Amino acid sequence: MILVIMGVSGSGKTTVGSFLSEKLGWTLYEGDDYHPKENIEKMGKGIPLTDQDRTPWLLLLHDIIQREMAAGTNAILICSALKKLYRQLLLFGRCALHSSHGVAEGGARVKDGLEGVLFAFLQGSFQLIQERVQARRGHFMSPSLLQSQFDALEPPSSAENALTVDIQKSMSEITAEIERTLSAHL
Ligand SMILES: Nc1ncnc2c1ncn2[C@@H]1O[C@H](COP(=O)(O)OP(=O)(O)OP(=O)(O)O)[C@@H](O)[C@H]1O
Ligand SMILES: O=C(O)[C@H](O)[C@@H](O)[C@H](O)[C@H](O)CO
Repeated sequence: MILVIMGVSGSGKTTVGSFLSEKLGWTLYEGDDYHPKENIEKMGKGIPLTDQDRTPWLLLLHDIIQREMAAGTNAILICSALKKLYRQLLLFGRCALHSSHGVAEGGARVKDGLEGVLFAFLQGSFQLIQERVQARRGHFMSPSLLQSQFDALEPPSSAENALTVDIQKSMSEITAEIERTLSAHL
């Protein structure tokens, strides 16, 4: 099973992902670690990434998902995955760039999602997340980029095998909700 924790910058992906990885003993992949340095520099300067900037990065993350699924292991991937196209790139790789894409190796297609890959979307208001990122220290992402993250965001539909979690809840409620959904899928 692959759990992809998604949402805008500052929605709590790293906090939730680290907690669950520790608790469940699942390997954790931090998507930010796979950005080319040009992307990190851009974001640090407050310049939003474009589809072109994100595509090679998402394809790299797709390779990780494929590898983990082929090995049959459980893993957590932290990735903003803001647009539907990005989630399709994660699931189906380059095939997602063509209109009719097939099924990724080792997984059955469930409408727009893939059996074995659950998206957990951390949903919160601009105001709440802005407060959290402004209080956060030592992070490369410029808080000024938050509006562009919301502009790009396309919340996942249920056909994408996605769970939406309200980030006003406490960390223990959020992680318990994700765990319950995971157990139903395992
Ligand atoms: N449920 C929560 N309740 C209170 N504070 C939270 C909650 N979730 C996250 N935070 C705090 O909000 C801030 C942003 O969280 P975090 O860094 O995990 O977000 P992120 O989505 O990984 O961000 P980025 O994508 O920019 O790396 C952190 O300071 C974190 O401690
Ligand atoms: O798609 C994007 O714009 C990026 O992934 C950003 O979301 C950051 O990497 C991440 O949130 C770190 O702050």
